[in-house]
Amino acid sequence: MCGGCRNRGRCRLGLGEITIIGDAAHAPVRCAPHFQAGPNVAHGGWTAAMFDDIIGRSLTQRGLRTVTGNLTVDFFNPVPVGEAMIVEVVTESRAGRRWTMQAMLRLERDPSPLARAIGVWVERREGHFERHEAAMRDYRAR
Ligand SMILES: CCCCCCCCCC(=O)SCCNC(=O)CCNC(=O)[C@H](O)C(C)(C)COP(=O)(O)OP(=O)(O)OC[C@H]1O[C@@H](n2cnc3c(N)ncnc32)[C@H](O)[C@@H]1OP(=O)(O)O
Repeated sequence: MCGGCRNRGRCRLGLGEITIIGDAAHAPVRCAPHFQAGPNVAHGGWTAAMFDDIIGRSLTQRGLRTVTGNLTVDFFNPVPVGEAMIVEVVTESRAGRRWTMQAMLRLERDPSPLARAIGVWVERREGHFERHEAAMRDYRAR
């Protein structure tokens, strides 16, 4: 679970446990009603955040310490609110610290993709978050 939900013990995005199979992964997801945009349709930001979290956590579960470098989402069809869906993640390639990942969102019982994400995750250098904290301390002291 991400840092925002860990203490609550519940993923507010509605994302389930990730299963890793080799360099691929899948997870059950369900868009919560508070992320509705159009009638019974998920906000595009939910879909992007869901992909970001699932792909990032799938890498974490594989023992990799990464951050999202970039993320592009193609929206093929409206994403329903409250419906059981599946995200499937594959590793496209790796070059040095860069991991190119792709993921698909679909309904639980239908193989047609609703949305696709492609992006690059970069393995963090040691002290990544400490450097960020120090930079923010400097900024606030200005
Ligand atoms: C346990 C809980 C787990 C929860 C997971 C939740 C998932 C959520 C994931 C996120 O949302 S992370 C938050 C959003 N992302 C960020 O905050 C990242 C902000 N960016 C950075 O901190 C730095 O730009 C970054 C660490 C990505 C790179 O800085 P570095 O100084 O470490 O690396 P450098 O600039 O030397 O680049 C290393 C390689 O990555 C490549 N790279 C850097 N930035 C990139 C980028 N933005 N897109 C694609 N590639 C990138 C760069 O070209 C280079 O490739 P090569 O090695 O092939 O030359």
